[in-house]
Amino acid sequence: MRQLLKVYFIMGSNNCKKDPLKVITEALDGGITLFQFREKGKDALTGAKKYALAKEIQSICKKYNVPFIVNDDVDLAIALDADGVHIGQEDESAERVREKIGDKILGVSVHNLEEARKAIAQGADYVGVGPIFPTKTKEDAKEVQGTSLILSLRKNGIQIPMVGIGGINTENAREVIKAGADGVSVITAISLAPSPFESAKQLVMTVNECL
Ligand SMILES: Nc1nc(C(F)(F)F)ncc1COP(=O)(O)OP(=O)(O)O
Ligand SMILES: [Mg+2]
Repeated sequence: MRQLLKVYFIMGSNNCKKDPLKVITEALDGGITLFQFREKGKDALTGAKKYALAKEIQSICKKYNVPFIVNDDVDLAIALDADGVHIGQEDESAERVREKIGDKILGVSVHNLEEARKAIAQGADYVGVGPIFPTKTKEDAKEVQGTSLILSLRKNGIQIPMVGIGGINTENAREVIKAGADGVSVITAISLAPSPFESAKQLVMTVNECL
């Protein structure tokens, strides 16, 4: 799991200006290690269109042997036989989701030590910690906390695979890893980059230099 979290690209059709299939193919060519389908927010697709896009992206990820994770939508993940699900504190409980998905990958967003301990107790395979830096992508993001939470979770003996999220790019990725995260997750650093391929490649090199 730690290896998979190194460069975790998250995207939905409304996070990119170019064709989403082109963006994900470039990101995969650049070496991303994990992908999350997060079709959410303004202009996000729904229903059959959302399912069709997810299925297309899933088949591209399969070609690169990169696991395909679905954000929030557990039923979609099961319908697609996705590799896993990511849920937040406002979504279905990790316990319930674990029952539904069996041994697929289960990721949980956490914002403090108590949420981290609960996620572990309920069978999470990894936790997402953030927002580390300011982000415009998630309108309802919680307050920015820098790398302090990663540091304090590790100091409190939280060993579970951990990925930082929120405003991360090639410039600030190093400090996220140095704080103790196993990887970085990004949306616009790749999805809105002039070259998603180059951005992904740079991020992979940067993270690998620190690990
Ligand atoms: N989607 C996410 N992925 C990660 C990951 F660990 F995968 F990097 N961490 C955190 C989030 C945020 O999850 P959540 O709090 O439910 O909000 P939203 O559903 O709007 O994304
Ligand atoms: Mg969510």
